[in-house]
Amino acid sequence: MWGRGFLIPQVINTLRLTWSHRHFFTMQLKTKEFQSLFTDGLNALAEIFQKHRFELRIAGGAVRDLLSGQQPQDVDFATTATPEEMKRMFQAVGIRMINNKGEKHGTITARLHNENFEVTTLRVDVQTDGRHAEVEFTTDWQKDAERRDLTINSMFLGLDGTLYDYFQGYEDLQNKKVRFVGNSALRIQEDYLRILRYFRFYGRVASEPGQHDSDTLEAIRDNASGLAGISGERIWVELKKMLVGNHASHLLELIYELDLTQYIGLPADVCIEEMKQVYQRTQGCSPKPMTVLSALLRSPEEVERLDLRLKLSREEKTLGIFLVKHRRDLVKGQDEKEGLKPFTDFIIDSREPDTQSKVLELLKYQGEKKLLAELSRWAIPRFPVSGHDLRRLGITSGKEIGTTLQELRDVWKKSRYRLTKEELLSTISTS
Ligand SMILES: Nc1ccn([C@@H]2O[C@H](COP(=O)(O)OP(=O)(O)OP(=O)(O)O)[C@@H](O)[C@H]2O)c(=O)n1
Ligand SMILES: [Mg+2]
Repeated sequence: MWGRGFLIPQVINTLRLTWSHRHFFTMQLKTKEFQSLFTDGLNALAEIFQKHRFELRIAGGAVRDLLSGQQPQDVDFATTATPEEMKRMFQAVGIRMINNKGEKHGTITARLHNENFEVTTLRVDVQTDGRHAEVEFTTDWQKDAERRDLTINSMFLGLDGTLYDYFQGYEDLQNKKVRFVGNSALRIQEDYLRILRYFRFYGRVASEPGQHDSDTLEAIRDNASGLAGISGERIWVELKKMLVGNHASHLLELIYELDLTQYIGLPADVCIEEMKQVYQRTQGCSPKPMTVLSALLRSPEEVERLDLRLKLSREEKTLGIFLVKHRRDLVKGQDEKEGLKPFTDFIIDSREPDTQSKVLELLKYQGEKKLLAELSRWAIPRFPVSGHDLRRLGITSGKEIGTTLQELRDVWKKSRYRLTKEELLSTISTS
């Protein structure tokens, strides 16, 4: 297959005037994001590579983002220079290199004008065990593109704006198609995490659910068990991004249909309907990944089991347990005006600082958008009486202070947190 070099930004705008209006328009947008990458740091980096006659291009995800009119989060560079050659070049002009962990895989991180640049030597994966790869360096751009996961992630962008696209990645991006480079099964076997990357990028790129190539789904199903060897941390990172992306409910359903769940710690025989409803209700509320996922979990034990496989953070785990425990019993008040009261009472009673954020997730789960907005504006009132106040009134026994404080808290709660310190203390002297 021959590489196709597209000239983008300014060149296309001036030379290819036959392009459709839509095309023309999107190209202009890309120009802006592309141009904004040229900081002092990048200009200096480009000069060094040019001087030593090595090629330097933007690679992978950043090219995809730029072509979609988005500002890339991080920009990876690829080069024909080997790590040794890069080190020599950088050392010669006193450029600092940091964190040499990636060097074995060809990555050098150079610091120029207070910016870090990750530059990776073109490579082929000579041997993979489904997780890690042994690499060999090359100067062949197409070979490097070939070892990448998806066509939309396999492109390079020259610093003059030339697009190098060996596998119709740009066409796929425009048609919103997510496809593996070459043979799907082989790409998956090189790194089984790519199964979940496929889902994540489907959510990012596709406009409709359910537009998968049947051979892609077949390759995923056939290779599902390979996910068993992938660390929980890596799986959870991908899964989280998928859960808060587009089509998450469709993709979760697909994960069940393709029998992946046993390898990634999700319970079998779940209520897909509950998950679909929760997904619908949480649209537009920015739910946390765990909020969507907990719709598939029936009990705190299932959260614990998920944690064993995926290594959730403490916060994610406690949120999961909280939602599973309270999604049915902590519900809005009967009286229209008192709708929020059960939630605010719960937050004040719990006396833990992060309860409010958990209850906000619960309201998202329940689809209570109005109450969600109200609770987001609500600030926890501070209980105005302290043990010190009671001691000043002559109460000396610790036990009595404890019970009195609790009684006063109840009075305060009944007053809807309105009574002041003086008003509360006056209830003791008269009782
Ligand atoms: N399992 C993987 C991970 C990464 N890549 C390649 O390495 C690039 C960079 O990887 P990464 O930064 O993990 O993903 P991005 O595609 O950049 O996506 P994001 O925007 O989330 O960083 C990808 O575009 C892809 O070409 C791959 O082929 N297989
Ligand atoms: Mg990236």
